[in-house]
Amino acid sequence: MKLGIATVSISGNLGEKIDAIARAGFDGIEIFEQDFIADAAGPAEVRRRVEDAGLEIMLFQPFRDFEGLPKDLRARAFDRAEHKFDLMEQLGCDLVLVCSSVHPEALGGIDRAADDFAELGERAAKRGIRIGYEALAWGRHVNDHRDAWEIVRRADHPNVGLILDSFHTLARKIDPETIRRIPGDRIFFVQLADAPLIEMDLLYWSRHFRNMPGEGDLAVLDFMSAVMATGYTGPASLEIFNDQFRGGSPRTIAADGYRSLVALADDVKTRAPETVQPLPDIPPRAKATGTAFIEFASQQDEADALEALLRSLGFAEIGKHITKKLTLWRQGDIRIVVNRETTGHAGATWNARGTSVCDIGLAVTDADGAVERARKLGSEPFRQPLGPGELDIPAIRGLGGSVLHFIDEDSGLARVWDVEFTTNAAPHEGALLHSVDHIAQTMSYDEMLSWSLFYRTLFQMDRAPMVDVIDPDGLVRSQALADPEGRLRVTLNGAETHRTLAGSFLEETFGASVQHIALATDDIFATAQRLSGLGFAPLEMPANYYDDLSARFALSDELLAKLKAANILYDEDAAGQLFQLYSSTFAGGMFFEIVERQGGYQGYGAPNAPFRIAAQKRRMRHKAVPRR
Ligand SMILES: O=C(O)c1ccc(O)c(O)c1
Ligand SMILES: [Mg+2]
Repeated sequence: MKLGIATVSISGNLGEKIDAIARAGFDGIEIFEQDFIADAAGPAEVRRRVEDAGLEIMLFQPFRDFEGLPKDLRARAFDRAEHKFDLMEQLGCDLVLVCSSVHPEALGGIDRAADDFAELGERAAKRGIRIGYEALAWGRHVNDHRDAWEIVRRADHPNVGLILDSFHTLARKIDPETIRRIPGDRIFFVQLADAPLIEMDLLYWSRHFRNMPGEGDLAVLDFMSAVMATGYTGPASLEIFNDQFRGGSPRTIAADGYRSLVALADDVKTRAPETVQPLPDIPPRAKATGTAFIEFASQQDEADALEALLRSLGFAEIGKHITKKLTLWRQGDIRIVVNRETTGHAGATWNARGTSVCDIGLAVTDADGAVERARKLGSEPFRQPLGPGELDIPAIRGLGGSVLHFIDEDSGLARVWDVEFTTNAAPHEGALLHSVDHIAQTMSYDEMLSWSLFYRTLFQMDRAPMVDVIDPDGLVRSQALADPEGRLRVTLNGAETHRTLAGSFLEETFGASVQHIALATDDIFATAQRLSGLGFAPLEMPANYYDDLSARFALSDELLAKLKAANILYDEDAAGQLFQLYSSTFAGGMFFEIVERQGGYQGYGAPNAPFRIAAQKRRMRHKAVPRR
């Protein structure tokens, strides 16, 4: 299946759009008329540019307010069409999208519209052009693909076909299964867009809030599965009107679009393997079984301070790398690597961002499959020259300069610790922390969709509803992603201003992404006791917080006193309880969290976040970060 995207979906001028679209891997574009008119290059020049980029012009759009017009207006509409046919010839494009009329003088009537299209088809045929008719959700008389199809059917001309757009069908809650009764060869083109479910005017929703399939809440997979069941063999093309994307980076948006389309095509294939059209052959979504390691890039005093903090959290340095300046810290199943190399990826990360997480290792069931899938979705494989004795662990570049390694049992890569590290000491119980509960990434609000698409197209992960976190200096939006068994959990925090704790972290670290790491214990009170013996200084929570807890929850006085004494935060949901304990911030606003989940609690303590953030900000203002 050929993959396309409308130029309207990407920011920049036409040249920048074409460049970004080609780089992302698409086969072709829909030229949005405005993008062409605004450009200085004439049609022949644009055609050459598109061809030089290795793309084709799949569609010219939109041609508006054509059908159902009374006499004079009707004649003028045909003249306008001929004018566009001339242009299309020069562009080398043979398919035009006619969207259903919103003209105040347009008359209804299926047969009237069908007659108009039969005549337009006749004129188009003389020029080797095909006409595709699309029902806009807000069309004056035609706003349902079933009516558009009836018009196309009655026009009964080989050069007149239907164009389907997932937004118009799904936004009006029209059952996409109705598409299955349309013959595939009468569908000339398919446009895809998702959107978040928000109650608003259809036109406004469509022009400002569309997003990539998988980023929103519409049943785009049901829609596309129905399309493919018709035997449709044309392209799948994104048409995304989105305010944020218009202002975003052309390359990022194009890459997100490509990722989303490939993942959608793969999902269609998984659901209906008998589909006629060849769909991409890619490994299934990776199954993550946990976090294998977290690697920090750091140097000198900052690295010493980080290691002191790790020690105060109960970690032991259990090994050193055989050739590189890496120390391995361990507690339970948690492995943290401190990388003091001045070259390579860690060195570059340190130079750009200071102490920060430069690499995350994920345990997966099939490491090579995970890399292959990521590559097919447009990610770059990551490689560094291997030193003597080092294993080639499959890795990819994530977003924003991050690196993800994949480790699996089958390929023996889980042995990397024995092979590449000398052992100094046996792991010990430390503070009873046993695994990584979740990784919290901070980003600007505009980047949240990219990250959630990245994770959800690569791994089996579901989204929790977006929550608003109130920072004293602004709002941070938080979106949690987790695999069905809760073995890989990531929270994405989108900052809108640099004055929030999340925003100032981005500013201080020049866009690092991991801001905090949550470590799990099965007995937070025992952990707190051990931590206090290790000199760990927990974030202090105010008495107001505990007063309020006693009002919100039916807690015994004894439990409340224990929580307060240890600065432990508490939350409940229908399934269970959550206990949290925080470190103070270090290195530009990073921190550790300790959590105990009881009885299947699924959240992340969002109700506590405003109080935790306020406490962290108080501490940052009044105390220097303790370094030992
Ligand atoms: O918003 C519009 O006008 C518009 C134009 C062309 C399309 O294909 C579409 O889906 C919407
Ligand atoms: Mg459309």
